[in-house]
Amino acid sequence: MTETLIAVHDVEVSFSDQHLFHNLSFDVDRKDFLSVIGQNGVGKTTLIRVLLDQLNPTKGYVKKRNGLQVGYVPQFRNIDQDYPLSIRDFVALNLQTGNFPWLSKREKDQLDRILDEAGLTDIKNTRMGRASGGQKQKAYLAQALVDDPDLLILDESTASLDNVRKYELFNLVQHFNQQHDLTVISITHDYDLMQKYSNKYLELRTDGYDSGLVKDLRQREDHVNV
Ligand SMILES: Nc1ncnc2c1ncn2[C@@H]1O[C@H](COP(=O)(O)OP(=O)(O)OP(=O)(O)O)[C@@H](O)[C@H]1O
Repeated sequence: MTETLIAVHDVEVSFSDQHLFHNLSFDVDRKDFLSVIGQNGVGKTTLIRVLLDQLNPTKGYVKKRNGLQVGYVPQFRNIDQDYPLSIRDFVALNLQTGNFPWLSKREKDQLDRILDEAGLTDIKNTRMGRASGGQKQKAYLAQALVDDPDLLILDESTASLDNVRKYELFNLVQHFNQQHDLTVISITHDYDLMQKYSNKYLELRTDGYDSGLVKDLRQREDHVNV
């Protein structure tokens, strides 16, 4: 049976005279890989803020499954090359929620497992500041996933990665989506990424939105190309 993690109902956000979304409604179900696309300034970041409860919609509402845990991978931001933490310690930042400043055996196992799955074991002692762009984004991904969230939000996470690193990162996200039932929302400008990895899309436009299955979108594209 489909388990809905997030249900967005008739949402609109207004900033003085600007109205975003026009009765936006969509569901995010467990194991979905949803791509949110749209031009600059159309409201992608605002939508994420609404989903993360940082902003109340002016109209409509968002219903989330109780206790939903969310991981977040930001846009690539370069880290100062003197940044002192190793990749391992950087990924572990999301684990230090207990009463002690050190990791429990269970947390260490969790950390080793995620480093391994993200292909970071061999470079876990490399300082983040010295890692390549692709390695840094993998470390952000591993950090977001180390405490096993239900939902991952990728916020233009491949911007500034070359094609090889971009697909490497998304193949990894796809691995967690398919093997660990991770639900994914990917904010992107990249039509190829959307077509290759997601099952659903939401296209935000200044005059409203369009949403549906990527499969259907492909059929429509084929139709247009004939
Ligand atoms: N706190 C705010 N107050 C007033 N206007 C805002 C606020 N936040 C966003 N906006 C406006 O809402 C619109 C949508 O902004 P948002 O950052 O969500 O777009 P975006 O699709 O994420 O753009 P980009 O792709 O450039 O990041 C913009 O016109 C922006 O100026």
